[in-house]
Formats: sequence, C-alpha cells, structure tokens
Amino acid sequence: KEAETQQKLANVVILATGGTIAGAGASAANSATYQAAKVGVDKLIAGVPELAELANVRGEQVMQIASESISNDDLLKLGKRVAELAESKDVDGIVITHGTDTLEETAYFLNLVEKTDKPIVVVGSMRPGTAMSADGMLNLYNAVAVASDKQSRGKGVLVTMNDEIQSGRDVSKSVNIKTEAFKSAWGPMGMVVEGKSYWFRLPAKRHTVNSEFDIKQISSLPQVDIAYGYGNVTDTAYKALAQNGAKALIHAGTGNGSVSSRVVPALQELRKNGVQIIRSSHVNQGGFVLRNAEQPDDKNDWVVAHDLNPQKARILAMVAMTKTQDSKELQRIFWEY
Ligand SMILES: NC(=O)CC[C@H](N)C(=O)O
Repeated sequence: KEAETQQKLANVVILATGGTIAGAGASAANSATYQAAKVGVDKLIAGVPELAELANVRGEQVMQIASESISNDDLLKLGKRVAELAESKDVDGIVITHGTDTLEETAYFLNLVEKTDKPIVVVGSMRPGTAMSADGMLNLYNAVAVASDKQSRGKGVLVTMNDEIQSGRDVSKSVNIKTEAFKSAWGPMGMVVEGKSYWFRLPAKRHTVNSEFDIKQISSLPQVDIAYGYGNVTDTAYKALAQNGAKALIHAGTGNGSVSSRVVPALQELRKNGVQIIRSSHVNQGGFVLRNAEQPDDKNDWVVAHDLNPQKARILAMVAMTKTQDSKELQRIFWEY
C-alpha cells in the first residue's frame, strides 16, 4: 500500500542554496538577528514531515550562502543543475530554497533560461526556523505543493511566499522584516492554501519553453552593473563601472528612468565606446520606463527596461548579451521578456 501511494505521488527535488529559510538564531525571539545559511537540506526536509504527504521529496545542497553573495557563476551552476534535473524522467518538479535578498533575480534568471514546462518553484523565508512564527516551514510546504501539481506546468518559474503564488518574472522583495515581503506590480498569479493551488492569472511575457535562451548554451555571463540616480549625483560611478569592464550599465533612474544633466554626457560617451546603456526606474513598485520619454533614446541609442526593476534588468541584459550586442535586438528582448 505504501509503495502504491509513493508511485502516485510526484517526485520533487529540493535544491538548497542557503538564506534565512536555512537560518538559525540564538533565541526564539530573534526574528531578525540570526545567521543565514546554517541548516542543511536534509534537516530542512526533516523539519516538515508533512512534505511526504505531498510528494516523494529528496534534497541536494547546491550551495550554502546568503543570497546577497550569489555570483554569476553560482547562477550558472544552479541553472545547469536545474536543467539536468528537469530532463530526468523521474523528476516532476523542482523547488529551490533561497535567501530572499536576490531571490527575485534567480527566479527571473531561471525563468529566462530553463527549457522545461516542469514546475520550478523558488522559495525563501523572512524568519529563521528557530524563531517564533517562523514562516519557512509553510512556505516550503507550499512550494512542494505547487511543484508537485500538474496545473503548475508551463506557467514559468514561480515563487511561493506568504500563501501567494507569484511569477518569478514579476515578483520583487518590496518590504523587509515582514513576512509579506514579496510583491508584484501586476499581482500574484494565485494562492496556495492547505497544499492546494488556486490560479487566477497567467504570465503574458515569454519564458522557459518559449524563451530563445537556453542555459545549456550559456557558459559565462557578461559583466553588467547598476548605478543609482539621485539628487546631486555625479557620473563617477558610471565611469568607474565601465572602466572596470561593464559591458552594459543599468541606470537605476529616478521616476521615469530620468537621467541627471550631470550624467547624460558620460552615458552618451560610454555608448559611443560600445557600452550598452539601459534606463530603468528605482521607484519601489511599478516602474514603467518608455522609450524617448524624459530622454531621447533613439538619438542616444539607449535601451529602456520598461517595467523591469534595475536588478531584474541586469539579469535580462546579461542573458540577452550572451546572444546579441545590437541595441535594437536588446530593446526587442526587453519588450518581449
Ligand atoms: N530573509 C532572507 O533570506 C535574508 C537573508 C540573507 N540576507 C539572504 O538573502 O540570504
């Protein structure tokens, strides 16, 4: 009988990378002061015995770090392992446990490069497992529920935090400390409650199987950096980043992705020297940068990031530039993904 139920359940692999979901604090009152990336994947799984009712779960420790320290090489390593597992006949879904600081970047990266319609769910927590009202257990339970559900197929890389199913493309860490940290300007795709998914929307942008990018063809990512716009800003950071080898600069601009008159000449010069200039907005939610609004992008040969925040624009620019150095192609890609 037990063997029968095991056969009926989906096979889900949990790839652990660290973060607060694997964090530990000195006391149960430490919800914010703790060390991330302390608990191994087997202990994480053992901490939620109810996972066995949802799926046949096994774990792999891909890395054990706080997500602010994730490098491009780490992204490639994780992406390649996800692709290998997705190709395996006895894997139905993949869950990635991750620190929340750059979770949105990893989720978007995987959304762009994984050629599979099997569910890939990225999950984290805001409180370590040692804290009162820790959120990791339920977030992980929900992630495995969504990853083992056939309905989740073909919807792009997903993020399950705070009972919501979010699109890995749209979602962003918008609040810290609070468990309702992850928000999307376009709203969640669904909810997951008591292990059951309830869907309301589908993503309109290209992803996974419909993407022109494939992790198996990517061996390195170009250097793309971000510089911030603010009052009294100078062009120092932009010039320094380019001098240090950036192939593209994401302008984390004010408002509509506007650029200070003190910075414009340097960006025009850098573009002439081959560096791609991509205008985005650092407004907290719902940035929306349009071509030739605030700056003459056609004349300057710059690109706009549209609704992508600066850190997501960096991910797309890196992936796109593994294939093209043409600014018009780059802009097409920014409209489509
Ligand atoms: N809530 C978190 O996961 C943050 C912990 C850590 N800074 C990380 O991103 O890994």
